[in-house]
Amino acid sequence: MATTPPPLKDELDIVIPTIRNLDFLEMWRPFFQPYHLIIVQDGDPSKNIKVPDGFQYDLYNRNDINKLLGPKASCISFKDSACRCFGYMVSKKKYIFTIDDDCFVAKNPSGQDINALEQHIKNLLCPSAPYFFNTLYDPYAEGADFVRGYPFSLREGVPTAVSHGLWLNIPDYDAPTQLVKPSERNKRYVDAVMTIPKGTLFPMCGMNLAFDRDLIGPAMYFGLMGEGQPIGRYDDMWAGWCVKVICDHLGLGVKTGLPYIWHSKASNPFVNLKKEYKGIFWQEEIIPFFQTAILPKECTTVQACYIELSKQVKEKLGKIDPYFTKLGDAMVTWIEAWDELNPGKDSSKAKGK
Ligand SMILES: O=c1ccn([C@@H]2O[C@H](COP(=O)(O)OP(=O)(O)O[C@H]3O[C@@H](CO)[C@H](O)[C@H]3O)[C@@H](O)[C@H]2O)c(=O)[nH]1
Ligand SMILES: [Mn+2]
Repeated sequence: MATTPPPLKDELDIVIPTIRNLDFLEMWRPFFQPYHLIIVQDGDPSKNIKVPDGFQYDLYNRNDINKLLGPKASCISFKDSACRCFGYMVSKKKYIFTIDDDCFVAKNPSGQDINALEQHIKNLLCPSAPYFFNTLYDPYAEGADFVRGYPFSLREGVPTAVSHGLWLNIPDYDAPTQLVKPSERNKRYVDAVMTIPKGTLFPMCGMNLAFDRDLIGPAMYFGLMGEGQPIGRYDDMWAGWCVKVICDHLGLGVKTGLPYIWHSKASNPFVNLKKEYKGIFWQEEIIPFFQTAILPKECTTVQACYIELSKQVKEKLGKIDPYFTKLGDAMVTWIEAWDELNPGKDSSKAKGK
């Protein structure tokens, strides 16, 4: 009897940033094996990363990144999980799922293994509803719908660009919170997927994240972090703020909630504090910048939006610290590199409302 192929089998890449052997894939094998992996090896390129047999993958280390991008490789972080965005750029697929190598299969309240990839695909393949909040959460989910009073003119929704998953066990807390609550574990399984309303930013975590590369890929730059940079662990946050402003402008949706993964390793809060320190006070100025950022209507593609945003970053955040001028330039380099590796693919002609 013919079995149905896994959804988006040939249209999705799984991107994993790593400094370790990838034994964690054994637990994901039933869900991940049919898909192509892009492994971005960070740190020492001479280290040999072991990938369990049976997976089809491409592995890129720092030498490969330098060879492929030449001087433009300067925009890809080194010694930080931010390097994962190279995998988004080099992929040829429509969809991306990215996961950390200390994230495992979680169980739902009925004790079943959660196929996180399947849920992300469901989230991405059905519309978002950013213009009016549906109090019964995802109206497109099985057994749910739009509630009374929800305007019918808005029920078609908009294309979904991002699916942001969550984590059981070790939550993605910042260092101060980790220090104050070292043994706090997330035991709460909330069975919900929500569209993040238009005009609202959110802290995007890169541990368990999927997105439509054609709709929003060029905005998924994880910034300049790690070695030689004054800040770390704001890679996914930076990308999330840029992505949400651009999704709002282009009429695209961002969802958060299911699926959950099991995050197993708490990174060192003291090391994290050092990495996050400047970000903790800079973000009090960065967030108002993104909350008030306006993109001209002429910006109809992600690339055009992103270049415009990079100009505003340099102009308005450059006065906080020269880092933001460097970051603004790196945002341009990223788009140049993206367009070089993905010629003739202007993202997001798709228009929402
Ligand atoms: O220099 C490095 C360090 C790590 N990696 C790989 O990146 C991920 C995450 O690493 P880890 O799980 O050790 O760190 P966390 O603090 O839990 O990471 C989460 O916090 C945020 C950091 O910005 C982000 O949301 C998560 O990544 C693993 O796959 C490591 O192998 C690396 O590539 N380079
Ligand atoms: Mn981790």
